[in-house]
Amino acid sequence: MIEVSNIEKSFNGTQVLKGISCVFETGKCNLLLGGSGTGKSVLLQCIVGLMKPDMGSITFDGTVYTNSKIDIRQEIRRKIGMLFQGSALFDSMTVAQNVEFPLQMLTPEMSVEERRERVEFCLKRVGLENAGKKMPAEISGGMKKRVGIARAIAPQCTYLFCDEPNSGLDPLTSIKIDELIHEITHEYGITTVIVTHDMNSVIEIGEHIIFLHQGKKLWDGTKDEILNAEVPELKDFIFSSSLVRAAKRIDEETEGGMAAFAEGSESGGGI
Ligand SMILES: Nc1ncnc2c1ncn2[C@@H]1O[C@H](COP(=O)(O)OP(=O)(O)OP(=O)(O)O)[C@@H](O)[C@H]1O
Repeated sequence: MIEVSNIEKSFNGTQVLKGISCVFETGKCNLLLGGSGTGKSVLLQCIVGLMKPDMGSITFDGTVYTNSKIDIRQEIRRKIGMLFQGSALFDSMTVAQNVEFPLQMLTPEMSVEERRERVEFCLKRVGLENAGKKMPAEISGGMKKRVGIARAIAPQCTYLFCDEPNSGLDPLTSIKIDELIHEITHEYGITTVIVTHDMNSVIEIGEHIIFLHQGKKLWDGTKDEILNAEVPELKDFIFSSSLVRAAKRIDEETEGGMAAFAEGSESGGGI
């Protein structure tokens, strides 16, 4: 479990995180949801240590991360896997070399053979067992996300952070990536945090949702609870989605659209 307590962050006198406290639950897909500029990415960067908060504390499974000694921070950092927006693969490396990279950095004690086996395992897990020799330029956006996921889990992470994993993907590919992240979260019992403004992801994998608005946490709950949330800013956000508006219209006409929303949707096809 990751506990965030009273995090504040300002840039040039403008406060973008205004005392955020929340919990990211273990073995679940935790969604950081909100509109553009609400502070989701800044909060994510504070949590993973890429940015220093001005105030507040962050605890990973009981160990305080903020302002801890460097060796404690490094130990936690080794357990963090990160899927960056746009995948952030190294263009000059093959797919397999990209996945191997964090192993070389974080687990130098592994032998070449162990690293090769781990890379093969991770690529197979994300459905890319035959793509190891390809270059990033030769694969699709959805495949790049899969490589990014394989790279994030390669060092056996305990915490997985995904910054807008669906950005730039078509709806079907987005669903497949959401499903993969959900499966991996449950399979390995890791704590996953996903930054998103995508209501489709809420429908698919929103086990625990934290809604941010103008640098504050206004609500948290499950996808089943979100439709009944009595928070005007959250309602505005949800019903700005054309998908949810359509489900609401069907619901009013047939008494069933919103139930389908809460249950999630069936998906198919490949990437
Ligand atoms: N390094 C920085 N320096 C100055 N301002 C920043 C910096 N990083 C973020 N901000 C500002 O902080 C605010 C929140 O940005 P953030 O990227 O966290 O929003 P977001 O909720 O992730 O939005 P989006 O969904 O559009 O990515 C914005 O006003 C942004 O301009």
